[in-house]
Amino acid sequence: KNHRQYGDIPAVDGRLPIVGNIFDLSKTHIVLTDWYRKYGSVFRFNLFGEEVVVLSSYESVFEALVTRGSDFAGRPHMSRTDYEGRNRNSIVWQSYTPKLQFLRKQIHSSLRMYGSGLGRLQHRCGFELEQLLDRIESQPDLTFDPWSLLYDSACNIMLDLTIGTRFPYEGEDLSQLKKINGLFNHSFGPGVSRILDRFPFLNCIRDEFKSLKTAVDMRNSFWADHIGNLQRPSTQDECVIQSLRDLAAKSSNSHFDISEATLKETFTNLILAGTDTTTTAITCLLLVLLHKPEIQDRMYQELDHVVGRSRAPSLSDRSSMPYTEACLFETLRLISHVPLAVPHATICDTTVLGKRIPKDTTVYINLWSLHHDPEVWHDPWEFDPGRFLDADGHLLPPHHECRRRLLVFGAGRRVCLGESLAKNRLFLFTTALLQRYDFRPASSLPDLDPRKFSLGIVLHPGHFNIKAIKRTNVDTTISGCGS
Ligand code: HEM
Repeated sequence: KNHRQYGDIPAVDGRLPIVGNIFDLSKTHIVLTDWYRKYGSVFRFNLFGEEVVVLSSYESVFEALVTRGSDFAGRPHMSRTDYEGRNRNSIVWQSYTPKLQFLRKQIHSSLRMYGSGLGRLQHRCGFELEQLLDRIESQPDLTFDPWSLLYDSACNIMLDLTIGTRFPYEGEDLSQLKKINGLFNHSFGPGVSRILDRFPFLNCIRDEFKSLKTAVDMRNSFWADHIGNLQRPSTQDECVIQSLRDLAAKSSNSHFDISEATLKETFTNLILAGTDTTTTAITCLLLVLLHKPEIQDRMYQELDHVVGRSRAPSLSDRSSMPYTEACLFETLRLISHVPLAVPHATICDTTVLGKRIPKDTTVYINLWSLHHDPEVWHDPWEFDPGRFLDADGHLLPPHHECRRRLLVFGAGRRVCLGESLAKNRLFLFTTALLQRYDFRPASSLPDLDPRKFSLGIVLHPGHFNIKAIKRTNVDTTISGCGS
């Protein structure tokens, strides 16, 4: 049957009954990239009896996500996302339904990452960065685990945007959210946990399912304790959950069924997708700077020249700081820390590069192979911001081949909802930290090679400690950024 339906698409050899192709699922992105070299840009493998199609070249990914956008905009059916109706309520796991399109549009407009909304973001980041810098000052010997501190700051910004509140660093609330994040990441990576979707009867013995259940229970308690009845005064800035509540109350929207479960799932998606990804990207940039102090020096030079020491960096500096922007792009390319995006599914019979793909097929978008293809990226495992700069040191324009091929946020109908937010926050956090500190390793460092990072939904380099040394002559009255 598979051969009849998928006959156009090369199949990976060596499949066994029931389990399909056996490989190291904790390295799915690396194995799929090896297969790309052998089987080409569109191939299929069998995972516990299900045919999964993998798209690995820019041409195939662009055609699927952009040219045939809606055909590939679904999400596969997974028993893990059925749990507690998440597939009907979540942004990330819902298929391409009218409700999903409505939610995406509303969230996009509440986040307001344009015009005056950017001023609002800058103000929020400014406040949180002031707190972060104070917190760094209070660490013994200015030594700290960057991921952990950055996580709290990035999470507070997401909480503010989503529910209009933040939590103190000292309390239990932020560590609760960190735990929930870890549990979801463990249960939703593209690796071994996929077995649960095919063989749900294993749920009672697999610890990934236990993690999922605990994560959902903890999230529900967190919601009940902090958010369920949270009422915001109308004078404060708009936040996503409140504006969805307002829309849900309108009878014209009743058919979208924006229930409490939808609000809970939306909250979870935004907090988790919006915190871990950004925190890990900044942590990895710091890791780059520790491994390559010469890059840190060049970033200082640009920062000192454009911003100086007497005012905080602001979003309007972005266009005058091409080297910093190039370093951010290059970090995102090198680490490609959402290596297989989120699994897509076809919502109708369709084709890619002339090969037929039936409706309801799970499709993996291999962003990892896209960003490390040696034919496109010379020396792909080297950190080289120069890839994104022209001979005069200007940032390459967005339509340049290199920029177009950088798809770390995906593309098309399911493109990341936080792309603009993430890029702005990366800039503000990085420049605020570098304006104040010189960073040195304070423990043995993880390898900079992202092939050694561990895979969940997001790749992680592993924890390390960093020592911040105050840059001389920095005016210590500078607060946060742009506030
Ligand atoms: C460096 C930071 C980030 C990276 C690399 C990243 C990357 C991605 C990728 C690759 C996807 C999957 C796209 C696909 O399915 O094809 C995604 C989806 C998503 N991201 Fe991000 N993301 C980042 C930050 C954020 C932030 C700050 C938010 C907060 C608003 C966010 C919210 C989401 C949501 C809600 C989705 C699901 C969209 C959907 O299914 O329709 N992300 N992201």
